[in-house]
Formats: sequence, structure tokens, C-alpha cells
Amino acid sequence: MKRFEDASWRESMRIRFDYNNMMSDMIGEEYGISKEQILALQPKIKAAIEALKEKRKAGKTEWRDLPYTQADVVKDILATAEAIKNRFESFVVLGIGGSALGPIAVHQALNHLHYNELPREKRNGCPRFYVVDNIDPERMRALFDIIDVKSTAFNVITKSGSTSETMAQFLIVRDMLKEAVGDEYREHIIATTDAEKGNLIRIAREEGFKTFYIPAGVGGRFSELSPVGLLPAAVCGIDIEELLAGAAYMDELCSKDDVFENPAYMAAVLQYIAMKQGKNISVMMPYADSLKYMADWYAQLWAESLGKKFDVEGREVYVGQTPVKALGVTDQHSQIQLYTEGPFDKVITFIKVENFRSQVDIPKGYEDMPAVSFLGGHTLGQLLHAEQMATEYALYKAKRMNRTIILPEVNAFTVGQLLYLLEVETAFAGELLNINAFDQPGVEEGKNATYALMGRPGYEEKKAELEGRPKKREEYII
Ligand SMILES: O=P(O)(O)OC[C@H]1O[C@](O)(CO)[C@@H](O)[C@@H]1O
Repeated sequence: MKRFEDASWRESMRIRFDYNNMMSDMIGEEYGISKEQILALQPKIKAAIEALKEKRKAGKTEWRDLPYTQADVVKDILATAEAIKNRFESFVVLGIGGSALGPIAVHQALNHLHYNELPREKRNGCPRFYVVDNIDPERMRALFDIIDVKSTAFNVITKSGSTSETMAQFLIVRDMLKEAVGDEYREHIIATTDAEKGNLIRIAREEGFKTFYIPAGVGGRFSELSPVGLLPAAVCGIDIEELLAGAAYMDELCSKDDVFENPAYMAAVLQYIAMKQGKNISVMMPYADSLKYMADWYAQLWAESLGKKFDVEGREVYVGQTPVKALGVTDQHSQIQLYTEGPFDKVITFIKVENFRSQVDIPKGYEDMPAVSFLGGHTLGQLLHAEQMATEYALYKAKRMNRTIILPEVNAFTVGQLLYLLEVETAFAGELLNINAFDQPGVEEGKNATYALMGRPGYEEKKAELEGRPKKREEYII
């Protein structure tokens, strides 16, 4: 029996959402949100709940059902991961955006913070793990300096099957592999992509790569709980069944229609009201190095989903909230000054971990110097908690909206909950804002311009358009 099958263990691992410091009875009428404001939104909330239910029923939000629909996929992933473990020294993800940020965040959360530096037996026999989420040539070359392609498996991940960055990475790797291992290169490449659309699936089928599919109703940034995230996680020894069980548990917690009992809905409603009050920035500040890259993953989720323009009776309206990544306590010493005394334009979301997996005692010393010796006898975890509480207090005192997501500890179950919570919050915020949270039209212009500049057939007109833009003036370059 797995531990997540035990109801009392699950309950003990429940993530909680503390929104005290968003509320006017805590930070003051002028600065916070009142219960009455939330109640006044009930018709809108009800409509948003119905809209999300409809979408789920119509299969448009398949990401919501990933915890339940992948029994066979999980089996396949576990078998594939085992084969990779037995054969390869390194495992490299090629991808960008939603095809990279989730695998990075989950790996950082659930594996040793210096995973790649550990000897293999301390990695439970798992391969070293890299994610190439950029196309910087120096970074690519640096990777090839430390891996041996002959003993490396590459997981090409692209939902659209056509992203230039990922396909360029793929072409480079395929060429190197062919050179190094000849026809066997096929056995080194696993493609994770849409089952029908895009170029990668065609290539994968023609060349006989092992493939995993991203369901149609799962967009890139909502895909971490699909094979996009599950295969890399399983290869690195993460319990993906527990991850999915955590997501299913959060789905249950987010199934209530009463916003006061539904953490994802409440989180979205508060952000919605905050946005209406000019809080255009959403800072995510985990107080745990293991969750540092959750803020990166969340940044894409929140920005691409909610940053939209639309038309209201011929007038353009712009919505969204700029996500900012921060890390406690590190950024207390770089950003907190701005958050406590700068403009009232932010909501700060702390992520607090109650129990750390490691404890480090601070030894006693310099008893004759009380300003130093007070630290001795505590643990680093206690210091971290005190600093989180102190920062929360400082923000509260400065009447700045802040909220805290509390994880009893960081494990696959709580990380599954966290991912799912933030996904539902984002989707619900999209409904409240009346926008499509699942597209990203604003990314297309840049993508098309890249195609044109790189000479992709069919983009000749775009190229002419680009060439027709005003020439840059030397006088403005100094
Ligand atoms: O998985 P794909 O299709 O390669 O897309 C990568 C990323 O590019 C975007 O389409 C645009 O940035 C993201 O939404 C997506 O996660």
C-alpha cells in the first residue's frame, strides 16, 4: 500500500491557503478586501464555476482529468524510465516554456538540490538530468562538454511539434547522435508531443522514436502532469503516482462551489479583486530553495494565461498581472524594500514549508556577544520560518496584500497539489476576467517574425513587412 492511499496521511499532507492578509479586517478597509466584496461577486463567481464545469464536460480542459486518465500511460512511463535508467548515464530534456519549466520545477522540488553532483548510487541509480530550455549556443556547447551523447537519452518535448527553439535543439542532437552511434540514434530519442498535429509526430513515426502524447486539451503550460512532466520525473526517481494522487486530492478540495471552501476559487477571486484595485503585479516568493523554480513555472502559467487584450464595444481592454519571481529569504535582501515601501501595486504570495526534509542546527558560540549568540541553539529551519513570518508581518504592517500557501512538507503528494491548485486558480481567474486563459495569441507575432528572419518558406510576406519597418536611427544608439 502506498502512503497516499491512507486517508489520514493525505489529510496530514493537505496544502492550506491562508489569505488573512488580503482581507480588510486584517490590513485595513482602504487596503484590503472585505467579505462583502466577495459576496457581491457571487453571480460572477457562479457563472465562472458553471463555465469551467462546462469546459471540463466538453473535454476542453483535459489537464483537469490527468490525475485520472493516465493509468496505462503511467505504466508505459515507468517501464520506459526503468529502461532509460538501465542504459543511460544522462537524460536531457529538449524543450522550452511549458515543455521545460514544469520538469525543472518538479525536479528541483523533489530531488536532491545538487542531484547531478551526487554519485550515481546516491541518485538511486538514476541518470544525471539536464533541461535545455534555451538556444544559447554557449549553453548548448557547455552541455556537450559534460555529457557523452553515446550514453545520453534525449526527450524532445513540444506540444505544437513545431517550436523553432526545440526543433533546432533536436536537429543538433540528432546529428550528433548519428555521428556518434549511427543508426542506433533512434533509441536515444523519445518524443513527447501531440498525437496528430505538428512536425515532430511525423518525424517520430517516420524514424521510429518512442513517443508519448500530450492530449489535445492540455496546453503547454498546463501539461506538467502529462507525460511532459511525468517521464522526466520518473527517470529521476520521483514517485509519479504520488504526484498524480496529490493532484487528484487537490481536485477534490477544489470541487466545492462555495468559494469560501474552495482554495483555488478563493485565490482567484482575491487576485481578481486585487487586479481591479490596481494590483498589477503578482509576486511568488517560496521560502524554500526546493520550490524556487515553482515561481518560474507559475510565471509562465499566470502571464501567458491572463495577459490578454480584448474588445469591449469597440474599445480595447487589457488585463493581466505581471508575475515576479522571488525567493525567501534571499530576496528579502534585494526586493522587500520595494514591496514594503514601494507602490501599492502588488500581491505577494508566500509559499511556506512547515517541515523541512533536513535539519541543520546552529551551534552555540560567542556567548559573550549576545547579538551573535542568540542564534545558537536554534535550527536553520527555525530561522527561515522566523524570517518568513517577520516578512509577512512587515508587509501586513505596511498594509500590503499578501497570502501564504502552506505545505506541510515538500513531497510528490504536496507538489502535485500545488501544481493543480495553481492551475485551477489560473483557469478560474481567466473565467472571472472573461478571457480565454488557454491561448497565447500575443506570442505569435514574435514567432512568425522569427520564421521570416530565418527563411521559413511561407513567411516571405512577413519578411517583406519586417524589412519595411523604420530603420533604426544611429542618433538613438549611443
Ligand atoms: O510545447 P511547445 O509547443 O513547443 O511550446 C513551447 C511554449 O511556447 C509557447 O507556445 C509560447 O511561448 C508556450 O505556450 C509553450 O509552452
